[in-house]
Amino acid sequence: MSTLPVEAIREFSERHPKPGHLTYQYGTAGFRTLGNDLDSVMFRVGVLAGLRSKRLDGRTIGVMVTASHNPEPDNGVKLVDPRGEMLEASWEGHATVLANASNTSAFVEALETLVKQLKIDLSKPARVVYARDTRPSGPALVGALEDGLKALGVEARNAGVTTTPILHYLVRAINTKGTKDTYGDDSAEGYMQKLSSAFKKLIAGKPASPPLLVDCANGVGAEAAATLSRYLGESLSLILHNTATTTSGALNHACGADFVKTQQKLPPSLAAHLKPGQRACSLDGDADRLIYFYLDERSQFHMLDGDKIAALVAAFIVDLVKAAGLEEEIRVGIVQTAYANGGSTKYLAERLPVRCVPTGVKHLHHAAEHYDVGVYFEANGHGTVLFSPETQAKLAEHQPSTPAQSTALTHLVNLTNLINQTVGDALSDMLLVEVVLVHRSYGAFEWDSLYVDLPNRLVKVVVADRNIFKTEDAERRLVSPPGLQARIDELVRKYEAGRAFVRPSGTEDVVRVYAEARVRAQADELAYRVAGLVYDETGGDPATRPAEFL
Ligand SMILES: CC(=O)N[C@H]1[C@@H](OP(=O)(O)O)O[C@H](CO)[C@@H](O)[C@@H]1O
Ligand SMILES: [Mg+2]
Repeated sequence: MSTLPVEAIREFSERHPKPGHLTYQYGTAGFRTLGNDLDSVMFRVGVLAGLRSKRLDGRTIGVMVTASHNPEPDNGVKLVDPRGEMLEASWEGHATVLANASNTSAFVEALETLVKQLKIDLSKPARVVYARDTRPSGPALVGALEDGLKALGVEARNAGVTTTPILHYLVRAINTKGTKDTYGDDSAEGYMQKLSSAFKKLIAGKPASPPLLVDCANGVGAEAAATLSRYLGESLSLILHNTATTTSGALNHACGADFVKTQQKLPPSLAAHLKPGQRACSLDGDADRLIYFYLDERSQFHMLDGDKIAALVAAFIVDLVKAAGLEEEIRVGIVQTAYANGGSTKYLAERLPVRCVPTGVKHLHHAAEHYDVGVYFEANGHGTVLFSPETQAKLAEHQPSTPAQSTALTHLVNLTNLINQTVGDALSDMLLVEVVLVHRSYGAFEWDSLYVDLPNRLVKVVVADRNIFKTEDAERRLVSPPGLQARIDELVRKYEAGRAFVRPSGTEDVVRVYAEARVRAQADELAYRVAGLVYDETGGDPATRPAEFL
C-alpha cells in the first residue's frame, strides 16, 4: 500500500463525526475531556498512531485510553513512542490538527498533508498496541480507536485493561524483543516477573517488612496490584484497599494519590485500618503516581510525596554507587519542578546536582537523560530513575575489587530491573521505596525525618484568559502580564522562607498559585494573597471573587 486507503478511512470516519462545537488539544496529558466527547478523537488517534508507526519503519506505537486521576466521567488518550517514552513533542501538534478537522473530507485532507509533509512511506507496516483503564466509557472509546486502526490496516494488539506504566513497558518490550537490549517478556506476566524477581533479589536476607496498606483509587491499579501481590508472595505483604473497580462513581473518589496530595489528608476509607506508625500508599487512577503516608502516635497525618521519594531513592543510589567503587565514573543527578518543596530542594542540593525544569513529565524525563543516573519525581508522585545506556554497560562490565563492592554492584544491576525506566510507575516505585526502607531499616517516621517539608498551599485561580500568563526560569517567574511578578516578589519578601510562583495550567483552564513559608498559616496567607492579586490584576469580577482570596 503506497497511498492512503481513502475509501476505508472515509467510510469509518463517517461513523465518528467530530462534534462541531468542540476544539481539542493534545496537551501534557494527551487529549483529555469528558468521555462522551472523545469518540471522533479516538478514531483519529487510531489513524495517527498507525501513521506514526509507519514513519518509524513499523516499530510499535502504544495508545493508552485513560484520564488518570480525573473524575470518572472524564477520559483521555495518550500515545507512547517506541522506547516506551511519551510521544515526540512535534507530533502533539499533528494530533491536535487531525482531531480538529471539521468533517471527513477535512480529516482526509489533513492526513494527506501530513503524509506529504513528513514524507511518510505508506508501504511500511504499521503496528500498535493499546490498552485502557477501568472507566465505564473505555470500551466504546476503544471501539472507536479500533475503527481508526482498521481504517489504516494497522497490525493491532489489544493489551486489555491495564495500567499506563504496563502499557509503556509493553511497548518497549515489543520493540526490543530478540535484541541485545531486550527489556523483558512482552506480556503483563513478563512485567510482573521482572519486577518481583528483582525485588526478591534486592531484599534477600533482610528481615521482612510489616504489611503495607495500598489505596488503589478504585482503579486499574487494583487489578495490577493484586497480581503483583501474588508474584511477591511472602517477600512483601500488601493489603489492598479501594479496589472497587466496577462500583459506579468510586474511581478516584475521596481516595487515590491525587486526593491525598491535594487534600493533604488520609482517604477516609482507610481511617479504620491504618494504625499509627504503619506505612501506606496511594496509587492514582492509572497507577503512574504514588504517594506514601502514615499517622504518628498522636494520629496526625503525614505525607511522603514525590519529593520525599526522590530524596530517599537518590541518597540510596548515591551510596550504592560509592560502595561499588564507581563514584568517579557515575554521576547521579536529580530533576524537579518548581512544585518541589523547598525543604527537599535544600536537602538534595547539599548532596547532588539538582535541576529545575517546567512542569510535565516529558521535561523531567528529558532532563534526567542527561545524567548517568537521573532521578526525577514530580511532587505529585510521578517519577522514576533513568540509568543511561553507558551506565548500564559500565555496571555490566565493572570488575569489583572487594566483596562489598560486588554486593553493591549487584544491587545496582537489580535496581535497573526493578525500576520501570520508561515512565513513572506507582507499583515499581512502591517496590523501590520498600527496598530502600528495608536496606536502611527505616520506618515511615525515619524516612520522613530526612528533611522537614515547608508548609505549602496550591490554589487555582479562574481567569478570563490564562494564555496571557507567560513564564521564565522553569516557570518560577512571570514575564507577562507585565508588572505582576514585581508585585508577587514584594509579597513574598514579607514571609520567612517564603516562596511563591504563578503559572498557567497545561491541563485545566486555570492559573495555579503555589506558595510555601516557614509556618502553615503564613503559607496559606501568602498563597491567598497572591491568588487575590492575580484575580484582581487580570480583571476578575469582584462579585465572584472567592471568599478565601486575600
Ligand atoms: C501542580 C500539578 O500537580 N500539576 C500537574 C498537572 O499539570 P498542570 O499543567 O499544572 O495542570 O498535570 C500534569 C499531567 O498529569 C502533571 O504533570 C502536573 O504535575
Ligand atoms: Mg496518572
